[in-house]
Amino acid sequence: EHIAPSENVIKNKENSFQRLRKIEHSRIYGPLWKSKYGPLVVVNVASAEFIEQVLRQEGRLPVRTDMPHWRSYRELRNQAHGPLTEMGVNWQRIRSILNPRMLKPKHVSSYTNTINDVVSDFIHRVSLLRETNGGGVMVHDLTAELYKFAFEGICSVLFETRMGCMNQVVPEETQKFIFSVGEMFQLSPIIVLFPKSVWPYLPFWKQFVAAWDHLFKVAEGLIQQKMESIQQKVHLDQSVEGAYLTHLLLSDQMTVTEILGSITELLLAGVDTTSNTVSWCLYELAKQPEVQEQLYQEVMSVCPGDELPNSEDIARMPYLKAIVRETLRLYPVVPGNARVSVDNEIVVGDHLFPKDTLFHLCHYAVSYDEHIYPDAHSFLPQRWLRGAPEKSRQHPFGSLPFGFGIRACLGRRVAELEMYLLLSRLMKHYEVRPDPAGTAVKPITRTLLCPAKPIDLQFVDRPAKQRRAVYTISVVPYSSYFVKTRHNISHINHHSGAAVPA
Ligand code: HEM
Repeated sequence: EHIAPSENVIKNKENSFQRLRKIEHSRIYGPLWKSKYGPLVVVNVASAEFIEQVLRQEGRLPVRTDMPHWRSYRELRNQAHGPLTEMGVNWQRIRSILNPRMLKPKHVSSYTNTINDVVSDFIHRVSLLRETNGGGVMVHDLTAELYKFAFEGICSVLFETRMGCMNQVVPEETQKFIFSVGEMFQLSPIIVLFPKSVWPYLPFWKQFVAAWDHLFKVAEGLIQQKMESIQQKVHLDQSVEGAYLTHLLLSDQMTVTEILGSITELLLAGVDTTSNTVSWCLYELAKQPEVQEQLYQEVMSVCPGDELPNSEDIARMPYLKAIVRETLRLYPVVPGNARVSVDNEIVVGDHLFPKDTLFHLCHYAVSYDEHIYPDAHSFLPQRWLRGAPEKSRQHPFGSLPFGFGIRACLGRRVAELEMYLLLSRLMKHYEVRPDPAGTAVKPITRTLLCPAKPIDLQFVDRPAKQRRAVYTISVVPYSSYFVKTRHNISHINHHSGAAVPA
């Protein structure tokens, strides 16, 4: 046994399908306990201090887990690993190639127009769905619709190609891709329960392989299409310009097989995450009309009329960012994350863990720690506003929705841009209300944190005349910030909430 015996560290057989029980477990066992999951021995870490300790001791080449099932597929099919599954110096090399155009603000903001086009299609889609299937007001299973938005959004950034996901009839390949991602995520935790030697004999291993085959096939088709269009342009002596994939293909830093490995993983990582987060955000906004009204006021003050927001406008929407941040605290789409101590022993509290210990960082449990987030079960975006008293008390490792350090999320900036552009536009067009006949929707873990049942919401048109410049914000507690509109600068008084045009 790896673990140093201690009173705090209790052996516990645990079913990881019930990861949401981590809160319960941390209450019973304290912030550090050991559990067994199939062949894996896991050290669970459920306090902000201990999570910080683990993450600060990781080496130059952090490893999340060795992901044996995901890696085995690639070995079976001779495919390359992408940033999610690669390890060691090759992981570092891949990240150094992929990072700049995913994380540098100037590159990310260049995707604004592309994403705004996708947002426009989503707005139309909402109105169509309401008319055709929602009695003029309801959108059923919002997450499924947002999934198509997120898939279209990430494809438009990576491939500069529109997939037609928001057309009335979704292309068959796309629909199958969506299905395959779901299947792969659902089968993953079952497969790792078994030792690797028996995988080839498991019926769901075959399904798992078939799901991955399809994911790679779709990505390959898209890459092939782009290569052909580049070749055609070169042939015609036309200049070749483009964003993400074009840049990768032209830069010669990766082979086409490596590009395929990475693009497949980017598609996979970038769809369920963003769509689930936006679903939860709209679900909460529908429950909280005052928060929604404040957000509407902020959006309209920065970006009045029918103007489309751009990344500079978004920079002037602190309340929008606080709302998304609070959504990610209450519903961390990656509820638990892993780390393996490959380089060194790791000290946590008064325990020394040897090399190769597998840590499970219980982010979901810590996000609900009342000491860090008072009234932790309530949706309170103001706790993220600059100047809020709660903010100064917050532990920086209390909520880490995008992870931490050099292995943190590669798509964070793109995901944020997508979410901000979508939410701000939706607010301009619609008031979102709960389904009057609906009941509470709870989160469930299917590798990612998903709604346990469909989220149905009403989308009520904002009268066109209402979409005018607004210079008042009713109450934005604790925030004394400046809202620079395109035409004006308003100082928002944080006591009265009134905005005073400068
Ligand atoms: C709301 C949206 C998203 C959330 C909450 C999220 C969250 C995360 C988290 C928690 C990790 C693990 C970080 C760690 O181990 O420290 C991660 C990794 C990753 N994410 Fe995201 N993600 C989101 C969207 C995206 C998007 C849109 C993309 C693709 C463009 C993406 C690509 C990746 C990749 C490739 C990794 C693996 C990075 C590595 O291991 O080097 N994510 N994400």
